[in-house]
Amino acid sequence: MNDTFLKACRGEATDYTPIWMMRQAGRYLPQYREVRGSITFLELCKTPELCVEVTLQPVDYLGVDAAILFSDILIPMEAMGLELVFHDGRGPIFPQTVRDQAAVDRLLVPDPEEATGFVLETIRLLRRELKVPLIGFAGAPFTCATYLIEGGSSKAFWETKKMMFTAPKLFHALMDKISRCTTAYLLAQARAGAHALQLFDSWAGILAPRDFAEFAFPYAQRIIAELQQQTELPIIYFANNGATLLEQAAATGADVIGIDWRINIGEAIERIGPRAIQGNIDPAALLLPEAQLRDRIGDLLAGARRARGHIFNLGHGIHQFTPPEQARLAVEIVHQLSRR
Ligand SMILES: Cc1c2[nH]c(c1CCC(=O)O)Cc1[nH]c(c(CCC(=O)O)c1C)Cc1[nH]c(c(CCC(=O)O)c1C)Cc1[nH]c(c(C)c1CCC(=O)O)C2
Repeated sequence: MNDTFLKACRGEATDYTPIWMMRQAGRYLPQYREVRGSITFLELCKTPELCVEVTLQPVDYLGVDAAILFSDILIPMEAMGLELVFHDGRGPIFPQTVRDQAAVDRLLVPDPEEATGFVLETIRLLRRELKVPLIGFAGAPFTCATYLIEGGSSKAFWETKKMMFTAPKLFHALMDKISRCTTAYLLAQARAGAHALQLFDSWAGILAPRDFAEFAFPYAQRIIAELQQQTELPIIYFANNGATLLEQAAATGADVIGIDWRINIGEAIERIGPRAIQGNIDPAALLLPEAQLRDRIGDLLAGARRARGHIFNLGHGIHQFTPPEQARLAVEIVHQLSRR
């Protein structure tokens, strides 16, 4: 087993800098589109054998140092009793939004094995095949809450902020319920065999620092603390667009802090202190010609020299129209340039 990724998460010395890419399984890969061709996204998510196949695709093709479970952050939200639909090209939709106390009360706190057994089965199957560590994941409560309140993706997050500012008790009740589900869900992934766990806070960056502190931070921190009490797995916390929130991200207690590309990694390292860091090349920079890509990766590796553990990654998910061979080239360059 290649444990370079796990060593970096723990801040131990490694022979080279490990790399994986957020959303590394997906539509930019023709082999993914082929599997996905005949079924819907949700059917794919609920068929463990196929989830195993698409989880392994980028590991085999790109040569990355970690696998990430193929699923979606909204799967455990559906398991709370909400209808979830994915329309091609339009993203996820929750037709029944959660905007009042009755809707919050109706949400279930399900047993992960009963409600999301297909996810745990995928992890068990993957454990037998993988030669690199497996990352399990969930959405952070704030990011999940935005989908339930807005009923899907959003630009202004008006309904979410309206609830925060006009019905804070209701908002906290929703966050509390999502958090309880998320802790149970991630613990189940740990028990099924995940080697590390990542919390994706994709929309944290829409909040003012003080609102993040009041409405989002306590829940991420609590989940991380509970996981650390009950498992030994490294926990990664990634707040997208979170340069203004770095100190708070570090205060969640996560073992690894993920950063997006809008901040220099050296500055981020200064601000989070002695803990591992993950990131942070602009996903679009994968389009650069080889010499410039090499240059940029070299700069990033140099900037991360003082990190107590660096896991190379993109600053957000890989874009759907990325040429796969460019992603593969980036992995090769990271391995080459960082080898000691
Ligand atoms: C916000 C969010 C979601 N899902 C996720 C996030 C957090 C990360 C981020 O900020 O990007 C996380 C996620 N979604 C998916 C994974 C799989 C594992 C991996 O990283 O390779 C992971 C880790 C598969 C997916 N999740 C989705 C796809 C595309 C579905 C398809 O095949 O049509 C995949 C491969 C769909 C999805 N799922 C979500 C949206 C908004 C969409 C539609 C937009 C899009 O199509 O990219 C919600």
